[in-house]
Amino acid sequence: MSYDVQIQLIAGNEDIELPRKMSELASGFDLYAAVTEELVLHPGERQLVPTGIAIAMPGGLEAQIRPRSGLAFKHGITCLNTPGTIDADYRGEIKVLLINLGQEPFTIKRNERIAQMVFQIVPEVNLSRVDELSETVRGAGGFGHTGTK
Ligand SMILES: O=c1ccn([C@H]2C[C@H](O)[C@@H](COP(=O)(O)OP(=O)(O)OP(=O)(O)O)O2)c(=O)[nH]1
Ligand SMILES: [Mg+2]
Repeated sequence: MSYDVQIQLIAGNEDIELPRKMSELASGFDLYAAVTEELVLHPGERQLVPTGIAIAMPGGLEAQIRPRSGLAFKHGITCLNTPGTIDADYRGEIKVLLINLGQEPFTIKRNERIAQMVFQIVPEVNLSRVDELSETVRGAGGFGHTGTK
């Protein structure tokens, strides 16, 4: 199944790379930082990083903003709200909420790849309120209820 998604480069960001899959079967389109020149993220600091793009996707899809494992592993840079949710009706600039969980300041330069965007199908769900829920073996057990082995 394929879907058409429109991308707009926000004015002033004509030099920003469009989101790109870095291999043929990659799940994610990498997103590029649209910071003015560079941005320094100090240890423990979080910042909303602009991407310079806005998108329009068909209803029934969402986009998830996920961290890049290389940045997380090498520098402790991750998305604070992972996965970030881009609603199908959102037309604003996509932003990436990065946090530095490492021990060193991390510098993000313009047009560096900072995160990835994965599209997902969102099923239509109708919620209905009831007084009793159907029974299951698990019941209310959770949070480690089944043990560790
Ligand atoms: O990492 C993210 C997460 C969200 N958004 C944008 C798109 C999304 O559609 C909108 C709202 O996101 P969300 O629903 O997660 O935030 P909220 O705190 O519930 O805000 P709102 O009340 O605007 O829905 O913000 C981003 O650009 N990046
Ligand atoms: Mg919301």
